[in-house]
Order: sequence, then structure tokens, then C-alpha cells
Amino acid sequence: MDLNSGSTSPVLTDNTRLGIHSGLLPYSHSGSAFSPLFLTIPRKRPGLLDDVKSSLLDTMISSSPTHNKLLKDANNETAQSDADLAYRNWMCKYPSALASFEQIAKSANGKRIALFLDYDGTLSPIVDNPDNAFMSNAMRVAVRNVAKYFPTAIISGRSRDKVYEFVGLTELYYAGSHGMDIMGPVSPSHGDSTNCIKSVDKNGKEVNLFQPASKFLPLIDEVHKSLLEITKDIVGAKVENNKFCVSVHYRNVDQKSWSIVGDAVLELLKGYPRLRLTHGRMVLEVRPVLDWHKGKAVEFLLKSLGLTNCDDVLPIYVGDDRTDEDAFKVLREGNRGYGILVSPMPKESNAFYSLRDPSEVMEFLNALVMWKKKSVV
Ligand SMILES: O=P(O)(O)OC[C@H]1O[C@H](O[C@H]2O[C@H](CO)[C@@H](O)[C@H](O)[C@H]2O)[C@H](O)[C@@H](O)[C@@H]1O
Repeated sequence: MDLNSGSTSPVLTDNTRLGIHSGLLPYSHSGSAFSPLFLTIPRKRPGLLDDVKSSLLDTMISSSPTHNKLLKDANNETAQSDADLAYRNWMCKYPSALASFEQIAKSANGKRIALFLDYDGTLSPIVDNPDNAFMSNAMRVAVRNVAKYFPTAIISGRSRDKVYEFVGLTELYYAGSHGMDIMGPVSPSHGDSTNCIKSVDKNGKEVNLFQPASKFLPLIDEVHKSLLEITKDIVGAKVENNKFCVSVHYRNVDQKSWSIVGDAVLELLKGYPRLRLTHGRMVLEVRPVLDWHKGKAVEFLLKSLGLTNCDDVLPIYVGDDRTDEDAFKVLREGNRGYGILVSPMPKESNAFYSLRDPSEVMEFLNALVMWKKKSVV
């Protein structure tokens, strides 16, 4: 299978930044400033790749505010109170899910909640070494409790195995690789049967494995090896194989060298028109050109659980990153359920509510359990 041929090169970026019309995109997430977007650029057009490279660097810098501004501001009281004020103003648009709990509970009355949780930055704090992003035991207990009452799935950019290793709970559904690797319930109505295979989970229970990007596996493995090679001399760079996508972390790279990371990845991707580049929290992510994302994974899981087209279902999705915006958008546009953005600083989102950090996420999960326990007595 030759997935590398083609006369164009897919290169990441946010079309609003480069001012490129979304009609040029192989597919478009209309109207969202947050969805990961990518471009198909004629490979031989001189100068254009340079523009994309400098845009990528801008994006890497602007999407890493904690690295630049907040650290500098930490000891500055005025800056701190300005930041608090800005956060409070922002919460008028994205109210705290804790402060608004009664309202959420009211709309959940008589409905079945389906819970979707991101992992990094939502259930575990962001740390420098991605291999050490452990969740606390208290959080594990909270997730286990909530899963007793509501169907619960974790949807992560990590590989499904890795996120299971971190969470270690068998009572949940897991979707890895940004939803491109879903282990969900066996259901006659899961829609796309072509990419579904029957499997068994850690409990020996029959499950459905949905892997819409399975044909990209050899390509992802190949690009993973190349990424290891081209970043091996960049101090602090780390490449993580997430099975159907690959992460290139630059959190521990000196900011002066971020352009070296970005340029190297873009140069490599010129040869891979079937792959695209997106970015998250100090990470570049190489993934298949495929119209599939966390929002589609939510829809797929709801369908597998028999919870679509039901007025009595309230999906809640909690996440912190750009890739979670696809899920927030699906819920917002479908006018069903709530997205909850986890963020310690103001940012535009398709979510309805906000939580400041994983400790507030845990409080929210515990509140859901308490509310449910009370309502079943
Ligand atoms: O969808 P998620 O579960 O949020 O996964 C997204 C990425 O999360 C991880 O990277 C992020 O967390 C790391 C650990 O705290 C941090 O060091 C890194 O800077 C963050 O970007 C994970 O390592 C990536 O592979 C995921 O794609």
C-alpha cells in the first residue's frame, strides 16, 4: 500500500492564522476556531512552506502561555490580580461547573448521564515527562464511583493501552489515539461495521474494537521511526508513539530551538500527504488525514451504548485541550449535553462550563455521585 504518493503535501496549521480559505482543506470543520486543521499545499511552490514554518512557530509560542507569560508573572502581584480579574470575567461566559452544579443537576433530572473524560490535563495534572502523568488514587476512586452510576468513557490522544495503564479501571470504555481506537460495548447499532472487530476486554467480556485508521498503521510506524531519528539531537525533544498518531513533545526543549523541532517535522511531512499535523499543549501531533476526531468518537460511543436519538440522555464531556473542542462542538451543535473545559486561564471554547484544574474535575465527579445517590434513595 503506497500511502506516500501524491503531488501535494499536507501541512498543519490553523487556517485562520494563515488566512487560507477552508475550501482548500481536504475537509473542513466549519466555523470552529479550535478544531485541528491542516492544509494541502503544492509541494513545489517556493516560499509557501517557509510561511507555514513561521506560522507553526507562532502557533507553538502562542499555544504555550504557561511557558512564557504566566511564569514571568508569577511573582508580580499586579499581573496576578489582572489575571484573576480576567479569569472571573471569562467565567461569566463559561461558568464554573461546580458553582452551576444545581443547574446541571436540574437539567439532568429524569435523564441518563453519559460521561466522557479526557485524560491528560483533565484526570491527571500536566507534568514535564509524559511517562509520569499519573492520576492520583483519589481521582481513580472518583472515576470508579462515577462509572458505577453512569456509562463512562475516557477519550485520549494517548494510545489506548497507555491510558488504560494509567487509569487501571476495567469498568470504563476507552478510546485512544484521539478516538481512532475505541473499545466499546457490543451493539447491533454501531453504524460502521467495516472497521469493527469483536474482541475481549481485560475482564474477558466481549467488546467491539473500532479502528477507523487501521490501514495507516504501517505508515504511522514508519513516520514514528523517522521522527525519532530527526529529533534525536534536539535536547529535550521527545517522540511518543500513540499507535494511530505520534506526538512530538517540545515542552522540555529550549524555546530557541522550537523552530528546529517544527521545521524538522514539517520537512518530514512533505513526504507524507496522507498525514497531517495538529498541535496540543506543547506537543505536535502527526495523525492520519481522516475525518475522525474526539467528537466523532463521542457520537460513536453514544450510538454503541444505544444512547443516540434519546431525549432522556445527557452527555457530559470534560476536557482541557484543543482536540477536546471537537467533542464540545458536537454536543453544542447537537444541542445535547454539556462540554466542560478544564482551564486555569481564559480561552475561547465550544464548551458550556469550566473547571479550573483536575482537582476541580474530581470535585465535580464526586458531586455527580452524591447527587445520583440522593436521587435514587
Ligand atoms: O487527549 P489527552 O489525554 O489530553 O492527550 C493529549 C496528549 O497528552 C499528553 O501530553 C500532554 O501531557 C503531558 C503530561 O502531562 C505533557 O508533558 C505534554 O506537554 C502534554 O501535551 C501525551 O503525552 C500526548 O501523547 C497526548 O497526545
